[in-house]
Amino acid sequence: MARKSNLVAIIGEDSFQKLRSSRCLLVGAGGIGSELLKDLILMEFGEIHVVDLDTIDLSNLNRQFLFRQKDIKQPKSTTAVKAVQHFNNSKLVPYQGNVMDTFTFPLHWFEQFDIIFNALDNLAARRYVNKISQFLSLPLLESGTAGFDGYMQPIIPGKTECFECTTKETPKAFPVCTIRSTPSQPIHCIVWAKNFLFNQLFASEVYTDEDNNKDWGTDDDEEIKRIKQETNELHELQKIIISKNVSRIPEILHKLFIQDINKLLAIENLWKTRTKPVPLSLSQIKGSMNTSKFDSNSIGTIQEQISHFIKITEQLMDRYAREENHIEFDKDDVDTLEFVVTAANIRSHIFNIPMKSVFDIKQIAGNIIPAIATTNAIIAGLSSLISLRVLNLLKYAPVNNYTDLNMAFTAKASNLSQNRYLSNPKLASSNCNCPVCSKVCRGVIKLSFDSLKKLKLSHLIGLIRDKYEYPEDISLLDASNQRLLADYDFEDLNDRTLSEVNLENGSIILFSDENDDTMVRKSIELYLDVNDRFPCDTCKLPDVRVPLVASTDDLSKNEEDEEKEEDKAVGTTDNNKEKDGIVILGDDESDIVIDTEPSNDSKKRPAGIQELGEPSNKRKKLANDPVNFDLVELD
Ligand SMILES: Nc1ncnc2c1ncn2[C@@H]1O[C@H](COP(=O)(O)OP(=O)(O)OP(=O)(O)O)[C@@H](O)[C@H]1O
Ligand SMILES: [Zn+2]
Repeated sequence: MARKSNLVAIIGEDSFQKLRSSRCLLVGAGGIGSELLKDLILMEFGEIHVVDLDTIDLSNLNRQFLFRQKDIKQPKSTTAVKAVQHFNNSKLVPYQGNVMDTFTFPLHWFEQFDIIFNALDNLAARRYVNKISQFLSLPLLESGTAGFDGYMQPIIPGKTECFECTTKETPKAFPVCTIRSTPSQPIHCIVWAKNFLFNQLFASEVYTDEDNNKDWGTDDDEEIKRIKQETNELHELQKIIISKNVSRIPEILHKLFIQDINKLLAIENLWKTRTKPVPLSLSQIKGSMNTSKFDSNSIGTIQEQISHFIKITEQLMDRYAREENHIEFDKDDVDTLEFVVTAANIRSHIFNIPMKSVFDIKQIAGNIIPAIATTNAIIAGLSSLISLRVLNLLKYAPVNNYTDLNMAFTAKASNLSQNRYLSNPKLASSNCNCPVCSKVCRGVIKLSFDSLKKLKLSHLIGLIRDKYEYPEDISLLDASNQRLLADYDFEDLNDRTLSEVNLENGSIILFSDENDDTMVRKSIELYLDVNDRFPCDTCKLPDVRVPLVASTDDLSKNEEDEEKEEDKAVGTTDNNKEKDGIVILGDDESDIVIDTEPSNDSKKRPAGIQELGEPSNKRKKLANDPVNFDLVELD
């Protein structure tokens, strides 16, 4: 039986035609994305748009079956599309780019889609697409895998929980003092070598003497003295790298592995219950200069580690100048990996910790969990199948209530039913404390570039106040950057234009009622969608109903919520730690997060009012519907 007749038999001719006229967005063309692309083509979606920012790497080939050896270094999106061109009956549109780039992918670009499939590998991009899906009321199929674990979650804005409704797993955390002063496991030395040493030598800004006059972030003289000393020492090490004078590399070894260790030994309290570290000796450093053997398959001796550290530093010194004084750690970049391996192993040796092989350190430093093709295939299959129900195309199983739909977990990820590989719990409704989908109502302001340049902040505030019937006392926050733009006693910026206060396409502003009485309105979060297709002087505010809080009960709940929010902001709960990468716990409450991706930490903004937002189900297709704009003419 042909593909089409199979599908028609299952979903019926009407639904099949709807599928043929549907347009979907696939974000990510990696492990899950390659599988999904094949599935969506076999389902005959009318149009499939594929976004991926990356190029193909050798390590992708074992599971990303659309790619071949000859495709290495080619963009994933275009290569994936080329690979399926011959058996495809859908219109395929590839884009190489970052889905979070508002210039390439402005909000109105997303409006053309009926559904989004996420096949991403990082929290920042997942959070971003989740937010877009909420702003546009676009269904999102979120998915991810790690080894045998995997999940698939349909997200229907306003109906079911969103990606941010549940706390994400906290990455591994280490106290700063363990990493800096008292390592006891190989991972502590690897984190030190990768996140402190490598970054400070090769990936941080070059320090200049002007830094002596800078604001050190504290008034405590002792603290400033200590930071200055560390900065100066780093300055000296960086100077050696910049000098390209390879004969000075032993000075780096001397500072890191003799001088600094002796300083630690001088703090006697540290060693009352711990084995003392043993610094390298000068003869160990000198004696290693002529040892050339280094076998990446075995651990070898400390002399071999030291000698290889010298050789690799030499190579990185040479690259540093050629690569504009900036080299990022990358597990697949042999020089950067071997620098981290040797530095970590020398430190391990000093602290009496077993050294590790290149292979082992690559796994740890690269946060590698082997990717399993079968898990990707299962999750992609489930994701594409459930899309039929999300789009309500199965007549024999109509969806009356979206919380009746299922998500899916595999293997360990489930924990729900011990003996099953797959678990399918029903979707939950939105978490009323979720800062993304519940605490505020949401809309999109459509603006021309002309208005962005001409419209004064006070004028915009007036428009918003009138449209949503806010009282006099309001506050306006640039939620993307956590900047206060206006409130009852801060009007300094009111005479500036929107572009003068650095609002731009993609900015998100939060408008709140400052009034503490019972008649408090819910806050409204507005996305600035700036588009040169709008006529000059256009500023269209969305038709969002901003509800009033019904009773004082709700208000007291809100106060509790706000307290919780504040707790989160100062780190008394785990929520503010959920980031990619490794979190290093500070000695006091101040956690240091390193190796993180930029995150849109929307959780720190002021709490809105507790009440479910109004989903705007009337999504307008911009290109087809230009006459529908409610234009506000400016002076
Ligand atoms: N912001 C983003 N915009 C567009 N594509 C993204 C973005 N962030 C991640 N991706 C893409 O999502 C895909 C995720 O796929 P996958 O999890 O298989 O990762 P990978 O990079 O292919 O493999 P691995 O990380 O295991 O080496 C990648 O192809 C990556 O380029
Ligand atoms: Zn949510």
